[in-house]
Amino acid sequence: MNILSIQSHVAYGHVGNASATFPMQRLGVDVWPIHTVQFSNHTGYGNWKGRVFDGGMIDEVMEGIAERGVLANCDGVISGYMGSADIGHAILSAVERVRAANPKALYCCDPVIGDVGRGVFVRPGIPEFMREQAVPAADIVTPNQFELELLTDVEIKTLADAHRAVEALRDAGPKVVMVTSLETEETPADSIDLMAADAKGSWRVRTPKLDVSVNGAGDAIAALFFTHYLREESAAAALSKAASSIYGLLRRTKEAGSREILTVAAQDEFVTPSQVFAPEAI
Ligand SMILES: Nc1ncnc2c1ncn2[C@@H]1O[C@H](COP(=O)(O)OP(=O)(O)O)[C@@H](O)[C@H]1O
Ligand SMILES: Cc1ncc(COP(=O)(O)O)c(C=O)c1O
Ligand SMILES: [Mg+2]
Repeated sequence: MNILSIQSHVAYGHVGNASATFPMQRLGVDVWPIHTVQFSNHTGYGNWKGRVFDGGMIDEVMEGIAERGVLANCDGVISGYMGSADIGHAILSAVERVRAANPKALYCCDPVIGDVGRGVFVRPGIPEFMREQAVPAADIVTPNQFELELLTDVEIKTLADAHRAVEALRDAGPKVVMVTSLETEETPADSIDLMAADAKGSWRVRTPKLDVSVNGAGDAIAALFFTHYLREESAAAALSKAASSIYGLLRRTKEAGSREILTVAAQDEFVTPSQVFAPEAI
């Protein structure tokens, strides 16, 4: 299986492609990474060096891949942190090129905008671009709760609110939605919920909440969910596998007291999670 992954890249640590590429490779996927930025480290540190690339660079790399005559072998495209709206347009034209070569290819958009603790952390114009262009073009979207609320204008307090927001997003285009870090009134204080929905129904996975705050977990879980969904076409199974792997990864990260997720040291969790959390129909 071949997946084109268009995301940010950091030299030190694990967010964007530096979080998503290796887990997919560990699951046997041949990943074609294109970087939207090259930073020293993730922006959660408050300062970083490096630069944001431009749409033209993405177009050029896509042109070169097309010249290899391999786009028909691309099974899916995943995008994450975009850097600028110009890069966003180049990503959507890459998706169009892949779909033209392989009509069965799916596009998974992780609409990276922000989170509850930090608010919006992307450049102006990106939230609008996600809402108006990227999400409608996607087959699968993987927002956290903050992003789901922003994309749908639905405030999520209860599980019923979450259902409404997910259905609103599915009405906008994507047939499959995974929501991460979902905390509703029904979520116990020591737990964290995830939800996934497709045409067959909706499921929840609940794991313990760990005393860690990390970046890059969202990028890894989107990549794992997409890989498992492409293989099994089951949102329930993909949710359970991806959430179990990320729980194991973060448990090991907490035990090590690391600020960066243990993408390499805890790699077995991507293949055989030490604890499996079953999906529950909701
Ligand atoms: N403190 C935590 N305890 C347990 N699981 C966590 C924790 N933080 C993140 N996760 C897991 O990682 C997933 C993705 O993280 P999240 O923070 O939602 O992504 P993003 O970085 O995109 O906002 C969550 O749905 C959850 O399964
Ligand atoms: C460069 C970059 N890419 C991606 C992300 C997204 O990380 P997360 O998976 O925590 O949403 C961040 C967050 O800080 C980032 O700085
Ligand atoms: Mg995210």
